[in-house]
Amino acid sequence: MQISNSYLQLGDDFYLPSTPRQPSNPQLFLWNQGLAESLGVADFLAQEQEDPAGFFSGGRLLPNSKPVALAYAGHQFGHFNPRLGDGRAHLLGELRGDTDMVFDVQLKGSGATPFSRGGDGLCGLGPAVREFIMSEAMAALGVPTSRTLAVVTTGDEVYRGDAVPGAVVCRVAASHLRVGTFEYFYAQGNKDAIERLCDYAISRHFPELASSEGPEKYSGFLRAVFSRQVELVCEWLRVGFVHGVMNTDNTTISGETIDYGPCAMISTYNPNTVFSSIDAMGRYRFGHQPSIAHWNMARLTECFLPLLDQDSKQATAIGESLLGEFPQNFEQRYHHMLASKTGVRLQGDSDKALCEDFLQLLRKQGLDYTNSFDSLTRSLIDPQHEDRCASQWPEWYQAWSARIEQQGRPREVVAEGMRRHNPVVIPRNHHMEAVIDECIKNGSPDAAKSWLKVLRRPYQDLPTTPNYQDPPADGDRSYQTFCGT
Ligand SMILES: Nc1ncnc2c1ncn2[C@@H]1O[C@H](COP(=O)(O)OP(=O)(O)OP(=O)(O)O)[C@@H](O)[C@H]1O
Ligand SMILES: [Mg+2]
Repeated sequence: MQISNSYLQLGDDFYLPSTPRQPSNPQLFLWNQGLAESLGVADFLAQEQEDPAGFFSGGRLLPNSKPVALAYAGHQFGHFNPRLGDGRAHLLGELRGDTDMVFDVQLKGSGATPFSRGGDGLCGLGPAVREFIMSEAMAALGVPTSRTLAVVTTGDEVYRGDAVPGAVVCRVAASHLRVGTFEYFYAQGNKDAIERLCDYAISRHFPELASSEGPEKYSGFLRAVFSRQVELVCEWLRVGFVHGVMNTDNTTISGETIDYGPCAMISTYNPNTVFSSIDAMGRYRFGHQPSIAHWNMARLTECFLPLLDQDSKQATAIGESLLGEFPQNFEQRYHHMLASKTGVRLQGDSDKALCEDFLQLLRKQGLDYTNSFDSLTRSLIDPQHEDRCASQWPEWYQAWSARIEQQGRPREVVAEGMRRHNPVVIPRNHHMEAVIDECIKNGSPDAAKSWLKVLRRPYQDLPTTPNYQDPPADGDRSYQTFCGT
């Protein structure tokens, strides 16, 4: 295990040195052994006979770590803030994983930094447990995401209305480059920094662009970032994830999900679903996420206008044309995803319509998204589910069965294919709240660990899976999530 600090070479405009806060009594709460092994952290700890709690709470520094808080700006709910930055996070450095990819290792909740703007720099145990469970569930679902290596309780209290136990999350991500990182320099008119940042992003995420130059490099870069966002949002829609705070400072260049603050899962299918208490206008509602990703990509494109062409009119035309590809690319990828969930091969518009009709039925009947697709998948190989689906959706199910038959693949094969896109279990909101409450009340991670066993196999029926499949009694109508906790 060798920590590197490549980000620091970008120059001191990009970050501010900041030392994590000393916790009074760091205790390991949750630990991701698989991730620790893949990063060489497990071997390091075994060799040194060290406990992870000190290193992953900020109490002690890993060898060669030079902690910094990263500078970034961001559009929050549409309004630009030129200076946000890591107000409660410390980048410890980078580690090379067993697949040779390089990952950032960052602490969150590790104390105030020069970017804290009056905030306390801390994190409560509840949100830390949420970040661990959600990110690990998303990774197991196959959704691009930052990971969580550890949650360490600090032994200190954090004030969030009441006193709550404090914790530090250790996050591992392909990088922490955000759209807001580019916006930070664009707002300062620092074209040179944007060029350097772009080269750095290419070296970490898009090495295939390394040999391109000039405007071609920049349009290639934008296309590559757009494509990752298209993929990411399609994956969110596939599993029913609502990010909740898709500000440009929470939008990564790598295309990974980051910041599990006010996120939630839909139960009843409704594109207008919004859970975040501060999202009064529903800007970040479930079905609006593709448009917001597009809007965020427009903010990124703006930062590149001076680099796309010297003539500003020409540059705007190039930017608009690149952005114009986004909705079409999204539609195409989305229909493909929906068809995979529905088991249909897309051979024409009538296949698209068949898949969309199913969503309309779920909406009209107020049905659970995950369980309905699960039942549809099972109906191909289980007569009980077949009867249930046939009576729930008489006309549609007949049309669908006929189409599946017509497309000529054996039912078992179609069911297997659908299963890869339809989880049997997701991190449902009511279970999340119950598990977090239990962890805090008992001062024990056991409830989280039992749930994680199931969430790490979201496409399989384990003996304890049924404990977590029930939709919320009220369809989550009164469920609310909160930011900045
Ligand atoms: N308790 C806090 N103290 C200081 N700064 C904070 C605190 N909570 C949030 N911030 C800062 O406010 C901004 C927006 O917060 P947001 O909730 O999006 O991020 P976050 O959850 O802290 O971190 P990340 O995006 O890295 O997951 C960020 O600059 C963040 O560092
Ligand atoms: Mg954030």
